[in-house]
Amino acid sequence: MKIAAIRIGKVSIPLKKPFKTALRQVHSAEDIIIKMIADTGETGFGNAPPTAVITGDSQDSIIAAIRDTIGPKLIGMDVDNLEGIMTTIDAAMLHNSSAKAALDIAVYDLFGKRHGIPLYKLLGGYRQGITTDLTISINAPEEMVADSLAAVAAGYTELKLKVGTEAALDIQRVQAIRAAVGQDVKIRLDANQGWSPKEAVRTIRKFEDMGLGIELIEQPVPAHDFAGLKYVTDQVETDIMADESAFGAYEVFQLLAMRACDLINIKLMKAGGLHNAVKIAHLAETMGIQCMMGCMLESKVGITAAASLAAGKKIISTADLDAAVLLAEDPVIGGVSFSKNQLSISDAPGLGITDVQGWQEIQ
Ligand SMILES: C[C@H](N)C(=O)N[C@H](CCC(=O)O)C(=O)O
Ligand SMILES: [Mg+2]
Repeated sequence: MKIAAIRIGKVSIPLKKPFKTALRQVHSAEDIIIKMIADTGETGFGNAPPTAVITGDSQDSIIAAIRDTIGPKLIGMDVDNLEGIMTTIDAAMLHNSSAKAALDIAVYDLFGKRHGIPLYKLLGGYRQGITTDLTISINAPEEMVADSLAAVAAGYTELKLKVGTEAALDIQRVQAIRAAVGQDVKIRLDANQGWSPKEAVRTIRKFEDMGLGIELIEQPVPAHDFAGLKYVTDQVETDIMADESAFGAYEVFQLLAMRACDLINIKLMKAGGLHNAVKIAHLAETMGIQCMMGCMLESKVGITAAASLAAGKKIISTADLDAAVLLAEDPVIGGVSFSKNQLSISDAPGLGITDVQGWQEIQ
């Protein structure tokens, strides 16, 4: 099976409510979807959401990287030569991790289809069901309380609260939500780089003193500040997770060597796809560091690929794979299915995706 063509398109999907973090606010999910066509007529699906504030990748840069630079190098390559394809993708250009992820996911999808094997089995086959948290956007405390109560009523047992705009208000937010949802709901926080290292230590110690029962805190400080992240990790009891700092395998290697964090958030769009995300999982496993499988605001194409990896690897013990349920519509036919906070992966070959509706092709 050889790669014959790569078609690029986009989908724009409205959100149920605006998605707000310390880094950005958006009203819709914009996703670049590729269809990788094999000479057998089979299609592999991949995606790349433009999350410029985190990955540096815009819609235009993703399209140009796939269409003009990386994609042409893959035409004619044999899908069975996974290693050759992955090294070609990596060597084609620096950075552009989202474009690389889209191509990598589509190649894995084709590989799974060619061999009649679902991706989660190809990637380790450890489990078939995953529990995801639900993300609560950063808003006034009362609105976050209402959103958290609605999430719990809908069956979510793990909430990921966005914080990081103003430490004093963050304390009010978390205190109000803990009081409202009770002690049985897991609460994790994501500051999306919003605090300075000292502000983070002061704030997290307050959470601890108040007995708010925070499971973990994601990316308290700016992504580049590895020393600041280590300072926070060393100064508090609560587990600290690297997200934006843990970009690719090399950055994760550095963080682990420094012992700068307790946990790693793996995202396909940071790692550049499954091939490199597997390396991150193995690095973390070697150092005894548990991982979360995370996502950007993206369609179910990427969520299915990420869920397949999370299902494959024992070391990926938590999941923040809620993007597809934050969308008002699901244009993806097939792939992972959701029931409350449970994701189930099908035994269909590859991603198990057969089409993406509303896909507008880009010439
Ligand atoms: C959607 C997911 N739950 C999430 O919160 N991801 C963010 C970044 C996503 C974005 O801004 O599109 C994160 O973990 O930082
Ligand atoms: Mg995060």
